[in-house]
Amino acid sequence: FEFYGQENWQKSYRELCDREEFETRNLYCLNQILLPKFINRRIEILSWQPALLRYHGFFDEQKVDHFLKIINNKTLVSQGITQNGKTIRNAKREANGSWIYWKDYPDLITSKEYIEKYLPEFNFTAAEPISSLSYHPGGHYYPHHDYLTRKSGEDWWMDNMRNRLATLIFVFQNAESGGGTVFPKIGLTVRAEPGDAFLWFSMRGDESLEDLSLHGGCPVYSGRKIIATIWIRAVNQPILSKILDGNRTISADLII
Ligand SMILES: O=C(O)CCC(=O)C(=O)O
Ligand SMILES: [Fe+2]
Repeated sequence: FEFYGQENWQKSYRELCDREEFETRNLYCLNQILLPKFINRRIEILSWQPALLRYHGFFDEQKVDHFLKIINNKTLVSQGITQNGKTIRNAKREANGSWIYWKDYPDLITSKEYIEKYLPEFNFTAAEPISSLSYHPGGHYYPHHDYLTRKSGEDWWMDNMRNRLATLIFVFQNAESGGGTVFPKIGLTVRAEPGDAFLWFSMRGDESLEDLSLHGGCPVYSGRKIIATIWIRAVNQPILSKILDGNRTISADLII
């Protein structure tokens, strides 16, 4: 299988993507009922430290179909790099995507409220809009950190909401072959089912970069992968104030 940008992918990363034994760890699973709404959380802890959690059946079929309908009706644009106002093809990222703004989709309000109730550990007023992504065969996203290097004064988000604390990904459709999310420094690939979500942290307790959060979208070989990402910013997050020894990798016990 050949794809544009494949020369960037080292063999060890491709192996993590392609070999089934790296897919899951089943470290620890728990089932929680969150009151008062009786939300049933089926959590699989894929990595304890740094925390990497998969939520089985986060969205039901109806909500997944709703998101798929919205994404399929949107004009998705190539996620290249913009230079001098022109988007050029990026050998490290071959995907199409679009922002979904909650205000444009009043019907999504129940899903928005559901996310907030499902993950009460986070303050979602500090979350970016939804970023929807679609990968066709040959699509991929070379491993990177979601933590940004922009300086304050350069953008509104950095100045007001600080850097990205955590990434929450919803899976709406799986590729037939390929297309997991690889974490080379943790040594595993997440291949969650439609309706599942997974989450990890891009920063340590002192808001510095969590280097172990390196991750990428594995190349899609056949079929189409459709996911959505929500980046949660650091401002007013109760989790960060719970961490006493700041310069530490965030561990899963803070969010279960
Ligand atoms: O496609 C993936 O699995 C990962 C997407 C990603 O890393 C991102 O949206 O930042
Ligand atoms: Fe990412």
